[in-house]
Amino acid sequence: MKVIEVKKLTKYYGKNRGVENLSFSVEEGEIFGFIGPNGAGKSTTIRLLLNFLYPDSGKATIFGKDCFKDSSEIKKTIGYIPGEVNYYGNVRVKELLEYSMTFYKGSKLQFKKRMIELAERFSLNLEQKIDELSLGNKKKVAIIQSLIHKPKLLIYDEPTNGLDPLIQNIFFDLIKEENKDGVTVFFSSHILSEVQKLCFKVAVIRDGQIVSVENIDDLTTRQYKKVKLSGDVDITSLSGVSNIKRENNSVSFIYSGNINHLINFLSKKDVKDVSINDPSLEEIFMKYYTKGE
Ligand SMILES: Nc1ncnc2c1ncn2[C@@H]1O[C@H](COP(=O)(O)OP(=O)(O)OP(=O)(O)O)[C@@H](O)[C@H]1O
Repeated sequence: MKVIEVKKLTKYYGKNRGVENLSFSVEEGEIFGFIGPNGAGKSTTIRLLLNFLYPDSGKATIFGKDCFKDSSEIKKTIGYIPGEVNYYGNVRVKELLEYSMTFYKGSKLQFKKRMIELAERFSLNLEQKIDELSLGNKKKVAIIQSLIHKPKLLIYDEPTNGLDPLIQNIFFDLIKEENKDGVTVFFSSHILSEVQKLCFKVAVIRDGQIVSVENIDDLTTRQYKKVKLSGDVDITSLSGVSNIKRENNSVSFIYSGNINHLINFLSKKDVKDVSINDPSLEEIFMKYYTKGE
């Protein structure tokens, strides 16, 4: 079942392109990574999904419901963390979270229990005033707020910004637990290593359009290899090569293709040393971030 479905969505801000003819879908139970360079259209996509913006044309549905007509109904079943977290500051964390509970149907006792559990897990003091919180601690409030009502879909816009590595790990464990319980996750990020750690699938958006959708496992273990060679080896006639880097008497590159072809090619060359490893997502996707490629 498709949890999110976007078809030919276009949004211009005056003359500025937000997204253009954007299409993709997210299946139930996926942790779907959404990456792309600055200004690619990630936040615009999320704001459209949440009906904070109205599109010029195209369609978007969540759980089969229209994002622009049925948004209030949709919002009851999702959890959201915005890229920038801004709260009214003159209230305690507990008061803010208890207020946000009133938007959802369900047992308030259960919601409060979950609030206390999550606050303990993130070492967040519920009695503290919002104004007194650091950026990271405000982000923790947003994480708890997004999960308190047990939503079926999480939409996260760069959620780890401001979190220290320990808290990031706690957060990732939590997302994985939620996902095991059937929750679908739409995860926008700039940090490719975290997308690689967490997501099953990744879509790359560039200039307002999706340029690639891939399964992470296929990408990093099957389709691409990072090769480093020592010796005087001319690789110009080898196809499927990108990201070539030369250093002294060695060359490294990303190889995409049949591994037997690579081994066959190398067997005919004067190779002094070779290493073949799985590349990082960053190494694979760097081409989408580099202008002009
Ligand atoms: N309020 C606005 N007014 C005019 N143009 C805007 C506005 N918001 C976004 N844009 C433009 O829309 C395009 C997409 O922006 P968006 O914020 O969606 O990108 P993004 O992928 O989230 O970027 P980043 O990674 O920097 O957060 C950019 O060219 C941006 O300049």
